Amino acid sequence: MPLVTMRQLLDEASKGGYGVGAFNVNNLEQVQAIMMAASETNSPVIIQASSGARKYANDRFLYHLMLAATEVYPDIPVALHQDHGNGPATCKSAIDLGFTSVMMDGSLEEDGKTPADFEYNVRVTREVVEMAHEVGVTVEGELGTLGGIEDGHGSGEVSLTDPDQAVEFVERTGVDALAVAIGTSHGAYKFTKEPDREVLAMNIIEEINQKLPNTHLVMHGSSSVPKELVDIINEYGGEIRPTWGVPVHEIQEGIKHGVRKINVDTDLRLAATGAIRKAFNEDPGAFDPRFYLKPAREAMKEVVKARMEAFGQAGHAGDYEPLTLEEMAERYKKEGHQLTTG
Ligand SMILES: O=C(CO)COP(=O)(O)O
Ligand SMILES: O=C[C@H](O)COP(=O)(O)O
Ligand SMILES: [Zn+2]
Ligand SMILES: [Zn+2]
Repeated sequence: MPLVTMRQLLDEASKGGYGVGAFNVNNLEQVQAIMMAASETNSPVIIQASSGARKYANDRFLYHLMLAATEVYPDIPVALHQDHGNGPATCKSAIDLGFTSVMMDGSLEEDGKTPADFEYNVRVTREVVEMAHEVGVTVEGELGTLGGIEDGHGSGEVSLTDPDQAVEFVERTGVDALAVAIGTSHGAYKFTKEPDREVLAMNIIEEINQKLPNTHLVMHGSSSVPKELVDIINEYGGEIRPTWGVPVHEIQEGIKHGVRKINVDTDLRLAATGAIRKAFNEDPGAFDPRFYLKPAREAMKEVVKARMEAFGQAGHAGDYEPLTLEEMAERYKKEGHQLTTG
């Protein structure tokens, strides 16, 4: 099966009432781990590459790894997504390369750090929607900035997504999916204790979903940072401070309210690091990379499988035939940017 568009994958998730994990990759073992997990659970899946990943691996390597994934696992629908595109040029280069979905993150300026104003965000996101939908590619936008209420992450300014502004943003840009800021942040250090409703604003998701029932919502910074994985790292010489991530049951609550894409990167990093530390601890004389990359791949696969089961995507790989990019482009042309969600 060729790469599918994220729009179709998320429309199907919406019909089925489940969420789809979007896992970040930088190398072969991560792509393999995710595909093995998808195959073992019969799950459709989103694989995403950040600009940093594209630079690290050279994006042609990543793209061809993804094509290999579709050849080796012909029954698994896979969308290839640009994570946190920092400007229209980055999104365009991803589209030209063959990505079937892009995120234009106009919540931040092109430096990827400075919070941007609303009009800038609308302008760059709209530009990407025009160019992407023309060729059938899906677009995710972001409104509000990631970062904790607890720690004033990033610039120190906390800006959770305003539901009314989200309606205006979606109407003016035509995005397929919207990343919302509800108090999560990237990385391992999200919360200093189990998050309650004071720091994880799940109510915003419910409100946005009521106002925008046809827009797929995206949760970034959604690693759960399981204590078992942190403990393995620390047991074998690592130094990860006590920390909490986003509990899986909160994500499941989000899925009941329109969350269709759940971004997970850190949990795979933790799993791989723990497995590698453990392997070296058990045989300090080993030096064949396969000796430590194989358990790392296995540990990542287990985390991904657990998320696929929990998000509900497991079992849904065979539900539909993929639409081509041309067919999707045709739909946007006929129906306008805002497609109805089946
Ligand atoms: O949001 C993410 C990628 O865009 C990943 O979030 P985590 O750091 O919580 O895994
Ligand atoms: O956006 C955050 C993802 O975890 C990707 O991280 P990265 O930019 O270090 O590749
Ligand atoms: Zn962002
Ligand atoms: Zn993110």
